[in-house]
Amino acid sequence: MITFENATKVFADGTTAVEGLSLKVEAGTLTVFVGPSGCGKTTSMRMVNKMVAPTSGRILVGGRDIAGLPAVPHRLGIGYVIQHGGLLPHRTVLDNVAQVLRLRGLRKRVARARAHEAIERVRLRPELIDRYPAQLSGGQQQRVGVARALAADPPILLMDEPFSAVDPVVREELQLEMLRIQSELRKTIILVTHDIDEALRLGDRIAVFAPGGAVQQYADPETVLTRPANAHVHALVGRDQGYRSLAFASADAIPTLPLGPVLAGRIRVGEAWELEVDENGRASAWIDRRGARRAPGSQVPPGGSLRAALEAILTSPAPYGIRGDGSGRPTALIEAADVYRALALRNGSLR
Ligand SMILES: Nc1ncnc2c1ncn2[C@@H]1O[C@H](COP(=O)(O)OP(=O)(O)OP(=O)(O)O)[C@@H](O)[C@H]1O
Repeated sequence: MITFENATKVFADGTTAVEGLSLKVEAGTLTVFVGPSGCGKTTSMRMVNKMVAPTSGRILVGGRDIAGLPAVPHRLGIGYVIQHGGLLPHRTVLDNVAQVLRLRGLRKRVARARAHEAIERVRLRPELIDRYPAQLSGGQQQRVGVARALAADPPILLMDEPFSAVDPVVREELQLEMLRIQSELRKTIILVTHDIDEALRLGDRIAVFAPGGAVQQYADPETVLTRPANAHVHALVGRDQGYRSLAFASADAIPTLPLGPVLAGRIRVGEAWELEVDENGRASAWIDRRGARRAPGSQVPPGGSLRAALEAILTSPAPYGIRGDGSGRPTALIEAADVYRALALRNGSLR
């Protein structure tokens, strides 16, 4: 657990970057610091690995005040990911990841073996390990940055705008990857972003910062979204609030048309459509009555939200959305009309 106790940082030039920060990040959870530029998110995060010392107040890690701990060994238990990955340009991917292990005194061969495992964990293509950072895409560099932070298996991870240098599609991919990794590893994570959607998607809890470095609200995403503490938080989440809140409404009440056992081939759906399933049981295309193949759209995972259901309908070329098993295999279909009915019921416009 990481605890901030009334932590304040005033820089030498008189700038108050952080003002009276008090919050707890429970072990195994992901807390997002979100807010506009310059409101003290990074400074707050850097207090945890002693890159910044608080002017007053305390930071405790696992119940111990870190003020008295030597910085270098303290940092060994903390992974750090920054924008663009922060990779060493003259080292290969493998050596970048192995480097943190070498610093811990592991022999070269052992460090490289462990680095391989970390690279696998972030699903970076193995053929990329001998490349240099400049030969990777932004998204790939970020994956290497995450692999490097995870390589030594530290209990704590600090992530400063880790996904902001990549385009929105890659960004969402990396966010989902992060959720998967976190569900396996259960690290204690602080992630800094200015993107409220990223905060809502990734955070177990969200701390909303305002200029001047004071936290306005610290709560779970649904509370921040549906009960913003004040005008500042409201301004941050206000836009598209109704749509965003659908992420917290269940899609379970939407009637489904079960598909039964799905084998490779085509499944006829209604008069006009066929769903094509590949040899791995995954939906590969919708085929219309003229035989044109179209991308199948997103799927509603088990336990998925009303927002996932709406997205499945909006991205589908057919008037059906696909419920999946979480790995791309369709299990049932939902109809657009039923999704719209569920939305209307939620909005209270149908009784
Ligand atoms: N070393 C420093 N000396 C003086 N002022 C600083 C220093 N580092 C940061 N600041 C100031 O402290 C304030 C908070 O900065 P910080 O980087 O923590 O904000 P942030 O919310 O992370 O913003 P961004 O998203 O732009 O990184 C800003 O006004 C910044 O200019």
